Order: sequence, then C-alpha cells, then structure tokens
Amino acid sequence: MKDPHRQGRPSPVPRVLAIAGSDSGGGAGLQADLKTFQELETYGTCVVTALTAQNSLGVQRVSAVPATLVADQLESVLADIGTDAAKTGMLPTADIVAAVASAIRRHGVDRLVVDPVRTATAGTALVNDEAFGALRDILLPLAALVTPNVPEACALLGVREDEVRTLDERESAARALLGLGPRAVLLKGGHAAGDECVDVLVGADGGTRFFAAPRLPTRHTHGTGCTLAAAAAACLARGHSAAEACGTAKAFVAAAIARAVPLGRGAGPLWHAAWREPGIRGSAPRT
Ligand SMILES: Nc1ncnc2c1ncn2[C@@H]1O[C@H](COP(=O)(O)OP(=O)(O)OP(=O)(O)O)[C@@H](O)[C@H]1O
Ligand SMILES: Cc1ncc(COP(=O)(O)O)c(N)n1
Repeated sequence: MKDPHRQGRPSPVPRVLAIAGSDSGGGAGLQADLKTFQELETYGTCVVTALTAQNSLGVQRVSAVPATLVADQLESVLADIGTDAAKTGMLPTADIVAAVASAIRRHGVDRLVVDPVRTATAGTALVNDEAFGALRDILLPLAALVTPNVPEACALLGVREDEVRTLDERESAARALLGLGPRAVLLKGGHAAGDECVDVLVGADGGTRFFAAPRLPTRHTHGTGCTLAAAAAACLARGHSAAEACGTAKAFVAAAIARAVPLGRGAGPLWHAAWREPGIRGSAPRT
C-alpha cells in the first residue's frame, strides 16, 4: 500500500487487516482471523462489520455495523498503522461493501484476499443479496485472491451447484470467476464429495494448481473458510506469491482441523495453535 507516514521504511513486522464480522463463539469471523494472524507471526488489525450472537449450534442474531463506522475504522487503521495485506469476510450490506472498496482503493491495498462469505455453515444468511452483488461487482476486481466454496462460486457465477461437481467442472468454474476481475481464484473443495479435500487455484499466470489433503472425519470444522483466507492473507503480507500463500494456508487449516476441539454441543472450533506443535506441519497437502 501507499504508506506515506513510513517514508519508505519497511514495517518492523508484517501487518494484516481483517475486515469481518465478530463471532461470539470465537470459532469463525474476526476471532479466527486474528488467531491465525498471530500464529503466522504477523500483526493483526481488525475492522468490525457486524456483531453476531453465535455458538457451535448456529447463529442466533446478526446486527450490521453502520457503514460510516466501518469507514471510520478503516481510516483509523490505514491512515496510521497501515497494512501489508487485507482480508474480507462477512460484509453484510452493500453500503459496507462500498465503504471497504473505497478505502482499499484510496489506500492502495493491493494484496487483498476476498472470502465471499454468504451464509454460515448452519445455514443462516450473513449477507444480503444486494451486498453479495456489490461484492461481485466492485470488490472482486480489487482482489489479489478470492476464496469461494462451491456454493459461493455458483452464486457468483449464477450457475446451479449440480453443474460444478467434478474436478474439471470446478477448474472451469474457477477460470470463469477470473472473468469477474480477481488476479487469482482458490475454489475450495470442503463441500465437494470424496476422501480428499481438493482446492483448485487458477491465477493470472494461466496455470492451475491443486492443493489436496485427506478429508478429516470430524464435524468440528467451524471457521475453516475464515481461517484459510486469513492464513493466505498473512502469507501475502509476508511477501509470498498467491500459490505459496495457498499452500501454506491449506497446511495451516488442515493442522487446525486435525486438532479441532469439541467445544459446545454442535460444530466445534479449530485449534489454531496446532501450527506450533512439532510434526503437525507434516500434514501439509500434496500440490
Ligand atoms: N473435513 C475436512 N478435512 C480436511 N480439510 C477440510 C475439511 N473440510 C474443509 N477442509 C478444507 O478447509 C478449507 C475451507 O474449505 P471449505 O470448503 O469448508 O470452506 P468454507 O465452506 O468457506 O468454510 P466454512 O465452513 O468456514 O464456511 C479448504 O482448504 C478445505 O479443503
Ligand atoms: C462472523 C462470521 N463470519 C463468517 C462465518 C462463516 O463461517 P462458518 O461457515 O464456519 O460458520 C461465520 N459463521 N461468522
């Protein structure tokens, strides 16, 4: 980003900004993002877009933060601390999407990861249709990387989910998403069938990469999407390429799922500190 107040001096630590909703249960949203940033040895800042009353069983209540307050938070962070990368999660209204796009442009944040959050795993809508359309039209063209799951990819493209089943169909869908303007697309495979979770990366270099990891037999996967996108943003802030960032992010999320904790009566959260354990990074996916 343009960082006039640093006058060309590098930041003492990589900085990453999360622009997302709060999850009171601590498993997804901003809470997952900040834990991930810390584990990957980056300094995390956060702009709150929504408050949710949420736990392992689902989302009980959602309240959007006024767009002007989102804009003020963005200005407070970016005009002083600055950032080396940013990541968006839950952007509940079109006004909030517009405020985010405007700040990203004005401050020249070019390492932007957009996680096109739409509904919680439990099915509750987190974002209205107008906001999702605004994200597609004005935020995706600013993204270095967008990380949809299969239902989100289908909603962005306006196609049915049964048209995006096989790996070839997922690769074609990822390529079609490049047409919406992001520089790279990681189409996640958590929702696809099979013994492996295969994520497909297509990017500006024209190539395709597959990141595969065994599908872990657990229901404690609350916050996987947020964690993956946050880890990718932390890696971009460290100066890694999109492909390197996706490889590390996949390994990070796999390790955190392997050590997920059965808290609450429903889908429990990941254990982000798994990354510190000797040997756990050995669960790195094949690429
Ligand atoms: N059971 C699992 N075992 C291993 N990896 C998984 C599992 N479920 C999801 N993943 C991986 O976690 C990451 C997030 O994928 P997923 O498709 O679940 O995203 P998402 O639906 O956006 O997540 P969320 O459930 O947080 O909304 C991907 O890298 C995916 O391959
Ligand atoms: C604030 C917030 N942001 C994102 C998600 C999506 O995560 P998941 O699909 O795992 O519920 C969520 N539940 N809450």
